[in-house]
Amino acid sequence: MLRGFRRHRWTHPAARWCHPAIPRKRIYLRTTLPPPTPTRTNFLFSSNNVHSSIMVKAVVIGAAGGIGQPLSLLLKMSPLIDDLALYDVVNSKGVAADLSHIASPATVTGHLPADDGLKSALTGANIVVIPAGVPRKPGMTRDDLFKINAGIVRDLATGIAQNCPEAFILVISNPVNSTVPVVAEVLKKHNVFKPKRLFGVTTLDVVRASTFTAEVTSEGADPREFTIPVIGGHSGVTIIPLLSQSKPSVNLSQEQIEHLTNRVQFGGDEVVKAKDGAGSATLSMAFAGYKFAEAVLKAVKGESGIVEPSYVYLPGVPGGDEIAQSVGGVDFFSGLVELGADGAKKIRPLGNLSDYEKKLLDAALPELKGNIQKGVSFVTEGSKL
Ligand SMILES: NC(=O)c1ccc[n+]([C@@H]2O[C@H](COP(=O)([O-])OP(=O)(O)OC[C@H]3O[C@@H](n4cnc5c(N)ncnc54)[C@H](O)[C@@H]3O)[C@@H](O)[C@H]2O)c1
Ligand SMILES: O=C(O)C[C@H](O)C(=O)O
Repeated sequence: MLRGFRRHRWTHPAARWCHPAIPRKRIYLRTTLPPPTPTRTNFLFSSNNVHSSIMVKAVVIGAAGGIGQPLSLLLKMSPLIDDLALYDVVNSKGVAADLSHIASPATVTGHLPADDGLKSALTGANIVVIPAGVPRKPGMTRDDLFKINAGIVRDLATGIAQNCPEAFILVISNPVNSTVPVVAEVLKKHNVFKPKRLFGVTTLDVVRASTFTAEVTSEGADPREFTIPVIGGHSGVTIIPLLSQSKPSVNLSQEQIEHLTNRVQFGGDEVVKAKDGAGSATLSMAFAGYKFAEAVLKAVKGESGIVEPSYVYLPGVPGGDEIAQSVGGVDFFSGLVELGADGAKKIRPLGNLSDYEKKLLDAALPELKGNIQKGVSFVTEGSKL
């Protein structure tokens, strides 16, 4: 039975981060039904309804692409999102029309470059997820994508700086090790850089680590039961799974550890090869991208204790200086990030690494430093490509 109506209100202090320009026309029905009980804490679409009065506008840029479409579907189904704006240089209106028929509360709008579509999509955004740009083909490294994707990401970051500088920004476009520094430098240029709100999405590595570990440990194990930190960056040897810190702990031979590490580091290549020229991981990435966006939004809405690995700007996140010191002074690094109402609340120390993991870290740092420098100079010295 319906007992009343409520509109979302601007009463809770945590609602300040929401942009008042979002149209708020819809009326929400309050029913006597209790919220569904999630079966696991990391189950997608679960919400403990803490601070659920906060309105959220989410934007997907590159929404018509291989990742963009399934990611937009997951966001449309999420109880954490009220407005979903889809931007792409092609077909975003079609994807929006299609998704808008789904019986879930979020409104969906499609935006193209014509008619200032980037501005209309971004205005009032609280969270912007960016899977725009070209994917790899067999034989390519992620770094080979820099030539095209750095310029795309730079222009999109400019749009964000101008239209929604307070938004949480989740960068999926590769090479993540360099595109995140590109975004940071653009935001710095516009004096709107908020390091706690900028994330390189490395969740697919985390998802792979638990999936592959479950496969080798015991038959029928549920991958969701494994939490394995993956640190460093998001390409080949810069991806460092910390199997020694697996929860629950796993008893692996050195041969198994090396096999698993290699599979997590080069899991992307597995998919690129299997797709044989038709792109890279899209569906697993949409899952991972949603998982991370959901974690950010749950933390913003008041849920505590949420920790996810993510690639962040160390000097701007509490705990980052300590990590930077222990990893030779890099500015960007993926570590275990505690999420809060303002984004990255803290980055946790790396903890005890095994001798093998220390070697992985040593091998990762030169490449990571080069990738970061490439992204920074692309903006500070101008594109010389
Ligand atoms: N971070 C990760 O773990 C991860 C995982 C998988 C893929 N990726 C990366 O994500 C990116 C997208 O992959 P995909 O498979 O979805 O590619 P895709 O080609 O299927 O989709 C990309 C979309 O971006 C759009 N686009 C291009 N330029 C744009 C612009 N200026 N503004 C808005 N949209 C624009 C395209 O029109 C296309 O719809 C690639 O760079 C890929 O390497 C990252
Ligand atoms: O491998 C790629 O190019 C895409 C992505 O980064 C992945 O890890 O699957």
